Amino acid sequence: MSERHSRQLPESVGAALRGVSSAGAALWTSVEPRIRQWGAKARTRLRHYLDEGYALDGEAARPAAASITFEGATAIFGDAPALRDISGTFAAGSMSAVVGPNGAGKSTLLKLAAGLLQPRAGMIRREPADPRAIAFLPQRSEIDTAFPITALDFVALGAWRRYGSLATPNDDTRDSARQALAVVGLSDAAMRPIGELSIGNLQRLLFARLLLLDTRCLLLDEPFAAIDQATADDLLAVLRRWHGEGRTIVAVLHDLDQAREAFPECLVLARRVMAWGPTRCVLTEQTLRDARQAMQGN
Ligand SMILES: Nc1ncnc2c1ncn2[C@@H]1O[C@H](COP(=O)(O)OP(=O)(O)OP(=O)(O)O)[C@@H](O)[C@H]1O
Repeated sequence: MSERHSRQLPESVGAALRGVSSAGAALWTSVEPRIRQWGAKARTRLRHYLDEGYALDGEAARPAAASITFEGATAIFGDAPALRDISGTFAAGSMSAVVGPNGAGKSTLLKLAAGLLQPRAGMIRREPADPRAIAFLPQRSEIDTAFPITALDFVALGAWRRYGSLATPNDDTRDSARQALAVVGLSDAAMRPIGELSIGNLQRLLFARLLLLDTRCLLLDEPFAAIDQATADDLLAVLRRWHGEGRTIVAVLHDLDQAREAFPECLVLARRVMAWGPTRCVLTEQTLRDARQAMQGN
């Protein structure tokens, strides 16, 4: 939780409760110290994580960074090509934004990169080839929040590769899941069903699960869509930390200012590559105009 958020949230909740009735005001007086304490605790944990990281399983030696190379990759749904002849590399340790108009093929590209979709033509090379080096965060709309599972178990499931798909998470995994929830400011939601979480908290939860996966490459589909600014700031700080650790980050973004500010590399898509390289060079008005025109021509 960011400093701004933990300051503003109690104030707005307090104002709302005080405005309802004298009972609301009394309720606020009794809970305010705890809410402020939670906010301060979450803020401290996030700061600690951003400064120091935290050890999972005794901080095993880190494997080499991961790269993903597209070589003339094409994706087709039915008869309609979603992506044509994509070539280029997300270099090991790079932090890239993927941008483009609606329907430009951004999610499809991420699924190809993750190996969730096979190209109809061309190929995709992952280095290392081990699929466990890559974590994929889908769009929230693809997550079944009606599934009856607590936030803690949802995060612990992120580590299934370590304990096996047929086993249940052990105490160590659950402890790691608790730490990950604390890092993203969700300790107090651990036992709540995921369907009860707000959009911002659901996104924090997904990041907590990524913390447990602990992979060298993270592919994120619109990680900041429709969440409040404070949550976006916190989660972007976590991404920057991962980048600083040498992990490869690829995120589909709609906020171009955010891409310019925080992502050194950028791929502009319009069912094909319009530009791919340093963000300051490729994310220009001209490229974006070309991308919109290319989509109209499709
Ligand atoms: N499973 C699917 N079946 C059929 N068509 C699909 C499927 N997934 C994507 N498409 C089509 O492929 C094209 C690219 O879709 P994609 O979701 O990759 O674009 P996008 O750039 O991520 O879009 P948005 O910004 O709107 O999320 C679209 O025309 C879409 O309708």
